[in-house]
Amino acid sequence: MSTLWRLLSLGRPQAGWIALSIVISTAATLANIGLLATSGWFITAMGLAGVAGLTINYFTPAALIRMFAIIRTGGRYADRVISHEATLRLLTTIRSRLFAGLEPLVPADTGDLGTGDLVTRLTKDTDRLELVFLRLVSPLSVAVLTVAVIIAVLALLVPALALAVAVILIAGGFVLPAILGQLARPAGETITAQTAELRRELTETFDGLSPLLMTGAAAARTQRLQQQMDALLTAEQQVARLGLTGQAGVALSADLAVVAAMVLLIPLVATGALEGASLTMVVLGLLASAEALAAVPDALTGIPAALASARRIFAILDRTPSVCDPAQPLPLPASTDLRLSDVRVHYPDQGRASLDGLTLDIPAGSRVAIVGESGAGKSTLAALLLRLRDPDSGQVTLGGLDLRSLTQDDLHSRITMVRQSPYILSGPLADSLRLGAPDATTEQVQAAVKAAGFDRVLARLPDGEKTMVGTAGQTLSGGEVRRLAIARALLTGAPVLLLDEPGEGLDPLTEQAMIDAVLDEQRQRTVILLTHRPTGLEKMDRIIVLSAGRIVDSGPLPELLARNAYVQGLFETLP
Ligand SMILES: Nc1ncnc2c1ncn2[C@@H]1O[C@H](COP(=O)(O)OP(=O)(O)OP(=O)(O)O)[C@@H](O)[C@H]1O
Repeated sequence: MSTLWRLLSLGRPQAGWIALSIVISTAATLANIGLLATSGWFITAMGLAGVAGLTINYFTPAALIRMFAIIRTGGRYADRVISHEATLRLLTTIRSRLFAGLEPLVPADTGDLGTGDLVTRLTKDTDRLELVFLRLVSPLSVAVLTVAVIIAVLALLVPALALAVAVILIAGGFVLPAILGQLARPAGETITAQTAELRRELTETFDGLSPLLMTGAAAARTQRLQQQMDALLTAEQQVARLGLTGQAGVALSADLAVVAAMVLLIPLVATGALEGASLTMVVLGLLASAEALAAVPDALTGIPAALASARRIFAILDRTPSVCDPAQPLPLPASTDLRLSDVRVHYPDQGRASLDGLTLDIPAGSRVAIVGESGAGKSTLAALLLRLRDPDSGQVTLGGLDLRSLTQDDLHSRITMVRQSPYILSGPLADSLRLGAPDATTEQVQAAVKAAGFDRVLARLPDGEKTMVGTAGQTLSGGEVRRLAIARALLTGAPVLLLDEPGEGLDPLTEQAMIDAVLDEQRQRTVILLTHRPTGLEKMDRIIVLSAGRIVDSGPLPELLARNAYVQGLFETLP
């Protein structure tokens, strides 16, 4: 199916609104033409009658003028209201489809797309699709219907004129803009690609502003951004120039239609075969027809950029999620024993498997630390436990049930993770705290906050839970953000808690205090600690040593300290 067809079928649920907008807009445009034409006829006829000393019936044309004026004004108002309604409904449909398509893809299947790129698809690209309906479908339909009515009316009056006007208006109003639309294709596609690229670069630049400034790379980055903006501007100017050329063509075609009318009708007026007032009526009507065609050039020159945006959106919708809920999910098991059986994960383009035939039991309530050098496979293991991805082979089970037989929502009510860089919403701190448990009672919040040692932080903040924090929690220190994330995880009530490098970036004392707070409080919970630091290992039932995706050793800390060089090394690096 072509991109345009597919796009149009996306708007099918709103077809009724779009059709209504087209009918009303056509009526308003025709009323405007009728108003000018009738006024022209009326004034000329009155003048001629005055000169000849005759009286004419002016009630009918006056009533017609009033009717056309009312239809024109009312029609334009109704058209705005209805086209906005249609547009907003369309946007809702398109954005909901995009969100629905995107959600199951995150995070396993969107790793190749940066945040900036995804945001562009959700905003700028979606807005351009809206323009397809607002700027292409509607104006083109109105122009076609209006020109058809003009030609039909002229055919009743003077068939030869109808033919000449048809050729002129179709050439100037549709053929020329279509050619210009083809010429605008490369620039239109550049606009879409360049907008996405620019947004991606800008997002990356803002995210990495400090290192860019500190390494002196900011100037080069600014220059690159400037070049991208210049390229975007050049492409936009090209499209605008083609659009303006099309508008000049439309105006010229209306003028040429007037010339054709003069050439063909003046002889008829001279011979008395046509009233002089009818000539004025036709000329003014044809001049007004330019309004119906005015939006066509912009529509056709803007379409390549919109189609390029549509292709970017369909590229998301066409992705098959590698992790999805089963058609018939099983109810959650009572037990929260976790087991990985012979699991293997091999990322594309990686020389070796990241997890290579790994088997591990994590009984409910146990405390297990998974240690290993960078790249050993700890985060991949966590991703499997949370079912952010599925193993290429092998099985992960919760209470004996394969995770693939449970819904992801159910699974995440049992297992939750505190990440290395927790996500903090921009807004009141309470929003971030209650993210996973919006209905938590004050007592529950207080208990979780206390257990995570976040109560002291809250007490220090002037507005407590109402304190505004930034997207990356900029107004909180690294340790405070980590405590907030732990409190949030505890608040969900999930019986399995995964801590991913909870002490990363913290001083050893803060790290120890934070891990102690969680472990001392959470007697019932399973705690899985992923780390390459020694803090907290002494409180773990078992330490699993991972290397190159395999378990190379496991046991209680004292045993490993006696025999495992990697674990010994962890403690030797202590200050
Ligand atoms: N999304 C991915 N795509 C491709 N390769 C990946 C991906 N995620 C991880 N890897 C690779 O898999 C291996 C294991 O990575 P993983 O992040 O699981 O290790 P880790 O022990 O958590 O490391 P760290 O302590 O540095 O976070 C590494 O070689 C890494 O490059």
